[in-house]
Amino acid sequence: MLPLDGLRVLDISQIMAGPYCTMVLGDMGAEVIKVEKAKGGDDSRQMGPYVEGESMCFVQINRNKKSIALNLKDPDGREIFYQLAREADVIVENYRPGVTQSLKVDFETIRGMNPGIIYCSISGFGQTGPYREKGGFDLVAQGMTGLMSMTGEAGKRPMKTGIAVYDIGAGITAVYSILAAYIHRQKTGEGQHIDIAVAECGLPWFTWEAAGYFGNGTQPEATGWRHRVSAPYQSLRTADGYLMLGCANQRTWERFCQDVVNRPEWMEDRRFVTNQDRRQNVEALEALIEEILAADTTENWLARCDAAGVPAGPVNTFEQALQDKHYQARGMVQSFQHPTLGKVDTLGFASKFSSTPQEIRQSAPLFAQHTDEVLEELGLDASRIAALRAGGAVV
Ligand SMILES: CC(C)(COP(=O)(O)OP(=O)(O)OC[C@H]1O[C@@H](n2cnc3c(N)ncnc32)[C@H](O)[C@@H]1OP(=O)(O)O)[C@@H](O)C(=O)NCCC(=O)NCCSC(=O)C(=O)O
Repeated sequence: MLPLDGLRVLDISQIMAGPYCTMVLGDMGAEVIKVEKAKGGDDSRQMGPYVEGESMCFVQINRNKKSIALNLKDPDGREIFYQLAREADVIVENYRPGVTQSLKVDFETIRGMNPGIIYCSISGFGQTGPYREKGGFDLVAQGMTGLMSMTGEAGKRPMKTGIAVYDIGAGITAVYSILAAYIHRQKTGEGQHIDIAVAECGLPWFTWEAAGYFGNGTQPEATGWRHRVSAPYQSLRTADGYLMLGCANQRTWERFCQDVVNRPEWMEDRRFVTNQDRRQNVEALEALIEEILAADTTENWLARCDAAGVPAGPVNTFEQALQDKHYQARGMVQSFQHPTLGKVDTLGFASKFSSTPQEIRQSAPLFAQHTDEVLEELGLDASRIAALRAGGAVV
């Protein structure tokens, strides 16, 4: 039993933002049928690295889905889509605005045949507004929303983040929006269209930055390894690497002074009494702390921070993170059996349910792996499926 058992999702999304959303819905129990383009499938199937001809990018964000391939420009292919759409609770797409209309699978068309449909469109800039026609990729959004002006070091070349935060953010925004719309539909029977823009979904996350900007007009600059609001809340050099130190409130700062570095006098030092004092004098503070941290290894400083109840951590590589005993114990690396690749390792679930734990029930599919199965469930017999295939409506 999973929380979204019985929720039927029709997924005509591609690459990352939409597929991430439908994967999370699938992890929570939804039945996800991914409708791939008859020609080449999801664009991410063309993104390496490849192992035995399979795109690892595709494999990592399409577990818990079935794949069918339909040519939606073909009336027969579209008719199959309509049959699936009549039975679906949710449709997710992330084409440019206008594409679903030209394919005749847009919200208004589907609502005409299924009034309860929850139809989620993710696009670069949204369904309205002056930029609606523009295609959108994560990096465009990182530049446009100001994020790149805050990442990296002040005065240096603007930096992007290490992962596609806006694509994934759009996917997660889609997940919670779809679930809210589903609850609304359970109460009223009413479906709706959800419009999410990759270039917009991250703007509401700039909370501390809005605090400064709307509060007193402060323009949020890049702060590099330091924090905009708190200090010492940053990376610090040790004898053999770096320590992430999280003294983001007064108690943790005091514990750090007394129990980690044995400098209780810093608590009375006029430069460092309050968080604001410390933030204003962060360069001096950093120099003093790093002088002390240079005497020992990250591991030993971490042990002292842990013993004192001061939040701290290492600066890991991705491999070190995945091999960390804590993430291992929390199931953050999972695996599934792929039809041609065998055992595939993949990332775990970000939430743990006590009664209905998430699970991988289905491997990331091969291209069009489930076309026959899904069409048979719609009541089509083998000769009809063969005819559709011969006519190019399905693969
Ligand atoms: C990602 C895109 C820029 C890619 O743009 P394009 O390559 O120009 O594709 P479009 O979406 O505009 O159009 C898709 C075309 O495929 C056709 N199409 C789609 N599905 C089908 C099927 N099943 N059958 C037949 N034809 C199909 C559709 O009619 C369009 O063709 P024609 O009608 O003939 O034109 C855009 O899709 C987009 O802005 N998406 C929303 C934002 C988003 O998700 N971005 C994240 C991407 S990942 C990312 O940023 C990252 O990884 O980093």
